[in-house]
Amino acid sequence: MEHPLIEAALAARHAPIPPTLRSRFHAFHRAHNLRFLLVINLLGQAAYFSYALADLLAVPDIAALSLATRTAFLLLTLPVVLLLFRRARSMRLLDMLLPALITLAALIWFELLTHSRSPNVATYQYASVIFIVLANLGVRVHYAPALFWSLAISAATGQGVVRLAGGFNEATLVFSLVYLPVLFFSLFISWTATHHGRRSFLLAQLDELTLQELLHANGRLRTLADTDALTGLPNRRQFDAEAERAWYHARQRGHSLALLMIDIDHFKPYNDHYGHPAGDACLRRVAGLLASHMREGEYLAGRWGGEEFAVLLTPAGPELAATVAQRLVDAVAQLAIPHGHRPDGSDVVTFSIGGALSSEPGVASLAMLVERSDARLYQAKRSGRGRAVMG
Ligand SMILES: Nc1nc2c(ncn2[C@@H]2O[C@H](COP(=O)(O)OP(=O)(O)OP(=O)(O)O)[C@@H](O)[C@H]2O)c(=O)[nH]1
Repeated sequence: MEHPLIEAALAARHAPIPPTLRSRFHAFHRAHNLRFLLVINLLGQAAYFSYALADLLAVPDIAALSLATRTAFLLLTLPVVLLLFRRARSMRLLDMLLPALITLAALIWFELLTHSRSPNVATYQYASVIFIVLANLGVRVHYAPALFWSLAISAATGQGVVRLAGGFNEATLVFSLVYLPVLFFSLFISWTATHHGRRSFLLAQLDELTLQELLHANGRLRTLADTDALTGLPNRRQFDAEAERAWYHARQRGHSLALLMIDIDHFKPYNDHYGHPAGDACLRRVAGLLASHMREGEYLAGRWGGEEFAVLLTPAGPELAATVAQRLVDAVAQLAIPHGHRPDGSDVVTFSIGGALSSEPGVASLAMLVERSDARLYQAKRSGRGRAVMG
């Protein structure tokens, strides 16, 4: 659902952030830009303070006043900056902190210059273009407030220049011709940065969604690959993998596991008389019965193939294996699925079980455990069906 929304935003010229993604957008920028904003604020503070030295050389008559003013500015605003970066949640506020402080700094600096009688003032005032550049360099999140503060800085600069020039004259015109390209250049920088910020957020969201979809599809594929479509039980592939794992753990921990091979009795005549769909339904009921007797992490039932199932019990000794096997044999009979075409006189579906334990002598591998269980299943069939033979 978010996919088309994000793609549409990316295709739009200004890459607008959809309202539903705004809080995520701010969290994203907090994660990516908070440090940058803090550093550029501190650099701005350091630069503003260090210009006391330039004042000393260019406008020495107000050097002491400049140093005192800049020190006061630093002492008053630096704690506020640090506090806001520690406490404030709003990225809009932190994004605009530097431009706002620069507006104040510009007002103060021009006020200082008006107190100087130095002949350098006329040229030195050009250094004020640093204000508009620095203010826009730091913007990362919102362009509209950046534009607002740029106009505020330009107004502070403009009134200062006009005051120093004693009104609108050639000097102010020359300053404007120098200042305006710098202003447009600076606005272009902040526009590009905020646009890039929105695009990188939207692209990151798209990547995240695509990854989620892939993981989901992967999960579904794995489930499909591991599950028997008819019964919903783990299929042979999955059961084999689980059995391998259980065998390995049993060996490592020194405990025994049991394997029960289960085969529905006289299923061919059932299929022949009731039809294949009824045979499928019967397989599903038997599978459901097995699943209902399993215990998470201890017993695992799987479809071995055809009308054969397998159950793994881990850990399991001979008593537990025999008890579970008998319980299953009784339970399937109690389901009382009619089977009126058995050649042996019984009239419900039953199954036979052959079981073996990994701790039995001569069982040195999983394949041997399967072989032994299979042999006992054959015995169960030969000795009358509907029973469990456990050795
Ligand atoms: N409906 C259905 N039948 C299946 C499926 N898989 C295997 N079968 C049937 O299961 C029957 C297995 O029959 P046999 O192996 O001859 O054995 P049986 O009749 O069960 O006899 P015993 O095992 O000796 O008791 C065959 O008729 C298969 O077609 C399945 O997925 N659906």
